[in-house]
Amino acid sequence: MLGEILENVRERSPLIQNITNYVTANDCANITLACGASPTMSDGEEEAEEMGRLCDGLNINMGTLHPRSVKAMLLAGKSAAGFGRPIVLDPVGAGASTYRRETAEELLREIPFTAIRGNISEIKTISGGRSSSKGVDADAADAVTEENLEKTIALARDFSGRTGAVIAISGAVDIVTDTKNTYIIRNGHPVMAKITGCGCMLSSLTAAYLAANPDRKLEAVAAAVITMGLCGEKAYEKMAEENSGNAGCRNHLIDEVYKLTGRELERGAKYELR
Ligand SMILES: Nc1ncnc2c1ncn2[C@@H]1O[C@H](COP(=O)(O)OP(=O)(O)O)[C@@H](O)[C@H]1O
Ligand SMILES: Cc1ncsc1CCOP(=O)(O)O
Ligand SMILES: [Mg+2]
Repeated sequence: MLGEILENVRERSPLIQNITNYVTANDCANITLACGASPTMSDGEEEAEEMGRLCDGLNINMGTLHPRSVKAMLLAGKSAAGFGRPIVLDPVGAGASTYRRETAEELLREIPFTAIRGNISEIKTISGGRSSSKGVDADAADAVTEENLEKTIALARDFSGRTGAVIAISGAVDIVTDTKNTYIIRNGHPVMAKITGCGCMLSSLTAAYLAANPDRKLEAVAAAVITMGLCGEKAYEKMAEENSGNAGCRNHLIDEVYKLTGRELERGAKYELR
């Protein structure tokens, strides 16, 4: 039951270490607290190994990459893997520069990720070596449509087979898959593409849900994606009621995660499981 996944996060309150970007770090910390987990946000290489051991789950986000943070990612990732912690990769803007693409390749070689969550352009780039994007956003030409849905699922499944990770492709339609089963999720609202950090926050949630549900990896990632989409829908309703803009919506989004119950998650989930 997907609701149980969220309830386990609240009950177990896992510690989630985020090596992330300076744009959305605060939102990632707040959404981690909102779902019931505990965040740390530190990117110093001096403490990366210890943090990898201390945490219950690790989230590696490439949003504002530099050589020092990459060192910390590698140290923390290897340490967390050694202690069996789930590790999430958010390959932000992987197709935007050679440095990002090569770093993603290095991280994938060195760290056994439990889940990889990105927008369609990012996942296409790191799964096929192709390089395109609109910076940190998905390229509109890559959008997942009803016409290319099957092909996109096949790409994600193949990538899951090669990495051993659950693959989550986010967007208007979200795909969450391992090599056997696939969730096609239709929660969410277009306004979410106007709030920087929706993807980053989703990756932090994903690490928290995995850490509290280590034996239910696919369901944990799907529940995190549904949480984000459903809370985005609820936040949009609040934003429309008060006639606010994207900043107000961002605050409502975090509040809605804080208030969400397992039962509401199940009632509001819009997905097909194959
Ligand atoms: N057009 C859309 N319709 C519904 N939900 C969306 C849309 N665009 C993004 N989302 C949601 O926003 C969140 C972040 O996804 P996305 O924008 O793809 O990530 P990123 O910010 O990393 O590019 C996900 O929960 C996704 O479902
Ligand atoms: C705008 C920006 N630039 C570097 S990281 C970042 C945030 C990206 O966040 P998200 O991928 O969640 O929209
Ligand atoms: Mg992103």
